[in-house]
Amino acid sequence: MSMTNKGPRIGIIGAGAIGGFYGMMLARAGFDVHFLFRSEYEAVVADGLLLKSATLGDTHLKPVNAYRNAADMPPCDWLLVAAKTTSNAALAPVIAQAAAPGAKVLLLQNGLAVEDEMRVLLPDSLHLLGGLCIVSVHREGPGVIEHYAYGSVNIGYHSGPAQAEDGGRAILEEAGALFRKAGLDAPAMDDLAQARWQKLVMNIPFNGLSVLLDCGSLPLMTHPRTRTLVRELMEEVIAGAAACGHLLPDGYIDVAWAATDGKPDFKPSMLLDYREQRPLELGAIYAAPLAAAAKAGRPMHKVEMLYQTLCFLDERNRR
Ligand SMILES: NC(=O)C1=CN([C@@H]2O[C@H](COP(=O)(O)OP(=O)(O)OC[C@H]3O[C@@H](n4cnc5c(N)ncnc54)[C@H](OP(=O)(O)O)[C@@H]3O)[C@@H](O)[C@H]2O)C=CC1
Ligand SMILES: CC(C)(CO)C(=O)C(=O)O
Repeated sequence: MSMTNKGPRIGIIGAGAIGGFYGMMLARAGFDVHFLFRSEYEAVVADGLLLKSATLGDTHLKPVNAYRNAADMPPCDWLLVAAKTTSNAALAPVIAQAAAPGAKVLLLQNGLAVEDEMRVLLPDSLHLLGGLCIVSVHREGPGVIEHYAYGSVNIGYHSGPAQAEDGGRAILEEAGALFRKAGLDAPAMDDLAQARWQKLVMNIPFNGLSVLLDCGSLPLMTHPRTRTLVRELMEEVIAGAAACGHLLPDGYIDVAWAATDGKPDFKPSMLLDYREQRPLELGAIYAAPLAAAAKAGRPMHKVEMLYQTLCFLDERNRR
C-alpha cells in the first residue's frame, strides 16, 4: 500500500460535481487526494477548486494535485470514480493505470449493474465497490462546486480479492472510516444491487421527468398530474426491484417521497447533462433496470415509455 503520512492515497477519476465534492471533503480532512481532470484542468491549475456549501462551509483548495493524464498520477490506494457511467468503458484503462497494487475502486455513480460492466474491464487484483451518493451537488463553473443538500454515501463491496476472505467487510469499514473522518456518513450495504435499486426509486422519476418536462423537482412535486406520475413511477420501480429479489424496506416510498415533497427545488444531474448537450445516463438508469425487471417477469411499462422518449430526446440533443 502506498500509504503517505496522510493515510491512504486517494485518486479522483472524473472530478466534476460528485468527484470534486467528495475529493474536496477528503482533502480538507487531511487526506492526500489527487484529481484527474479533463476540460477543467487549466482552470483548476490556475484558480484551484472551490466548494460552496451553506451547511458544510466554503472551502478553497489551492494548489490542487491536478492531472490531465493518469500516467502522471502517483499510484493510488483508493480510486473514486465519479465520471458519468457513459464514460466507464473508456475510463477502465485509466483506472488500472492510476491504481496501486490491490487498490480499491469505488464507483460513485447512479444506475444498475455498473460494477458488472466495469469488472470485466479491470484486473482481477483490484477490489471493486459501488457507492450511492445521497447528495445534491452541481458544477457551477470550472473548478467551482455548489453543494445544496445531504452528503452520505451507501457503499457495498462488489467483487475482488476480498470476496473469498470476509466478503469485503474490512474494506467497507475502511471506506466508512475515510468518509466519517471527512464528516460524512457512509453506511456499509450488504446487498449492493438492493442499494442501487433503492436509489433508482429517486432517479427514475426525477432524472427522466426533469428532462422531458424541462424543470427541477419543485414543479414536478407541485403539479397534481406530475405528482401522481412521480408516485406511480416510484411504485413501479419498487415492484420491479421486488421481482428481482430486492424487497425494499417497508414504507420506503414514503422516505423517498418525503426527501423531495415540500423541499427546495433541485435539478437532477440528467437535466444538467441535457442542458449541456452531454450524453444522458440512459443505459445505467433506465435500460439496465428495465431489462432486469422484464427478465424477472415484471415489466415496468411506465418506465419503458419514459425511457423511449428520453432516447429520442438524447439522440436529437447530443453535440
Ligand atoms: N450531481 C449530483 O447531485 C449527483 C450525481 N450522481 C451520479 O454521480 C455520477 C457523477 O455525476 P456528476 O458528478 O453530477 O457529473 P459531472 O458531469 O459533474 O462530472 C463528471 C466528471 O467526469 C469527467 N470525465 C468524464 N469523462 C472523463 C475522462 N475520460 N477523463 C477524465 N475525466 C472525465 C468530466 O469532465 P468534463 O468536464 O471534461 O466533462 C466531469 O468533470 C453520475 O453517475 C451521477 O448520476 C449521484 C448523486 C447525485
Ligand atoms: C439528486 C438526485 C438524487 C436526483 O434524482 C440524483 O441522484 C441526481 O441528480 O442524479
